[in-house]
Amino acid sequence: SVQTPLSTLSRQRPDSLEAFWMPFTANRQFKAAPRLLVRAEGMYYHDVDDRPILDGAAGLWCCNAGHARPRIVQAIQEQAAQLDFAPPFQMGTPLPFVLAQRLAALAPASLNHVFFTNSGSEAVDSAMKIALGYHRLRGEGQRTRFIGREKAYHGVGFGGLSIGGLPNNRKAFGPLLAGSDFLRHTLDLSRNAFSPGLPRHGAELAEDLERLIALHDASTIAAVFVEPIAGSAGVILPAPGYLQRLREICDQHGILLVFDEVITGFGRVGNAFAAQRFGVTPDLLTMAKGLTNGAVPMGAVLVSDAIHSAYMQGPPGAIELFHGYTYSAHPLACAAALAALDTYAAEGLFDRAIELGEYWQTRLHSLRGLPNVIDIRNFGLIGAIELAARKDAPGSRGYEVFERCFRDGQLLVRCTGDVIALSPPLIIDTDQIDRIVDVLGEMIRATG
Ligand SMILES: Cc1ncc(COP(=O)(O)O)c(CNc2cccc(C(=O)O)c2)c1O
Repeated sequence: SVQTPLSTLSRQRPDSLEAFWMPFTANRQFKAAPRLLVRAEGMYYHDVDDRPILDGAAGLWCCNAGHARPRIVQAIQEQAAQLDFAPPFQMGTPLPFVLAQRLAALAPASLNHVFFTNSGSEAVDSAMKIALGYHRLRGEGQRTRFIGREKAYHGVGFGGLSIGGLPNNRKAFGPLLAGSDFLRHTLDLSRNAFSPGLPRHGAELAEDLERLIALHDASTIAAVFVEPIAGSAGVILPAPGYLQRLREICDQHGILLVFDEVITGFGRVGNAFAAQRFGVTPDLLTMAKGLTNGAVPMGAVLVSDAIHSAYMQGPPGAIELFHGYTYSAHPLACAAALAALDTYAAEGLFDRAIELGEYWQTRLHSLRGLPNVIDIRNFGLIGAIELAARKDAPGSRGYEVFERCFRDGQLLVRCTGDVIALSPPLIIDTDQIDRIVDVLGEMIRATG
């Protein structure tokens, strides 16, 4: 039978929604009233009815340069036609070497080596394994414990779940990795509600790490994983000095510090990485999303010279790390990533979160006083409006505002529980910031 062309299939409602099991979605509710996006350009999606939808979420925190950016589109087209796939084990292609150099040049000084993966979850699991192997190589193989944080999100691999702090993501999946322990999260509405930018209070929460070291002994601890800003849990920010203190304590005890920058990387808070914005350098840094502007799946781990050189020992013919994925350093992903970095550089997008940060902050905080708004948080071009939960239906108010924004406001935002999270593409202008705030205000009022 003559197949319907892709250009048709990709623009119309599918015949059946049954077979696709959608990720992190209320499948039955969605399939009863589907929201289908069929094309995107710049700051806008277009849904299946060709309605323009302002993208207040950069897709899913990942399209930092906006959509259908010419350099990236062209790079993917050319690469697909030239070299679709090549084996990355014991064989090479030029692009990942070029890309790794570019990333090392963008990264904090000591992070000069890049391990490629296909997602943030794989980057986290890879970083965990690299950390364990590092200690083993140095004769401290008993350091097998990871320290995560309450409300943390490190993806959905068994490794990342084991150091994540979101109960819904964990409770159905058994014991996970043994031994993980957790810092308290740093969200504190009683002391920090409506703080513009970083919260004033909470740096002392870094001392939790000393308590965990006193309990477990440093000799059992491999690494501490934190998101400089916890996005998925509803945008939780560090008080000034908190990250610096974690760095100090890790240094005192030979514990690796890992920044999970899947969300904060590539200009989201200004600079290439939050590590630079906050002036704290981790030993490992995980990334994904903005790495390719969301155009092709890719993740990566930035690795310090010290960790990398600990592996580069032993017989010269030996495989130093028995870990990797079929699509590690995939040609299409590398092409997209190089074009994304070119786009970020050509348009100065790593400065935008700082240039627009004040305006963003002022406009967001103008929503204070609306019904059920109990906190507003912001840093760089990240924002969060926390709504009071309905006593009998936590999360329902947030979902309703999200749904109204899309259906009535033609605005895409993220809702995580009763928090409306915002992370627009860095190409946003002040009129579009106004539009986001105006639509949000209208829909929050309408939701009650
Ligand atoms: C800090 C962090 N670490 C790891 C991951 C996992 O990445 P992958 O999804 O590529 O495996 C993430 C992903 N972050 C993420 C993914 C999906 C939804 C949301 C949300 O906030 O609604 C956030 C993340 O934010």
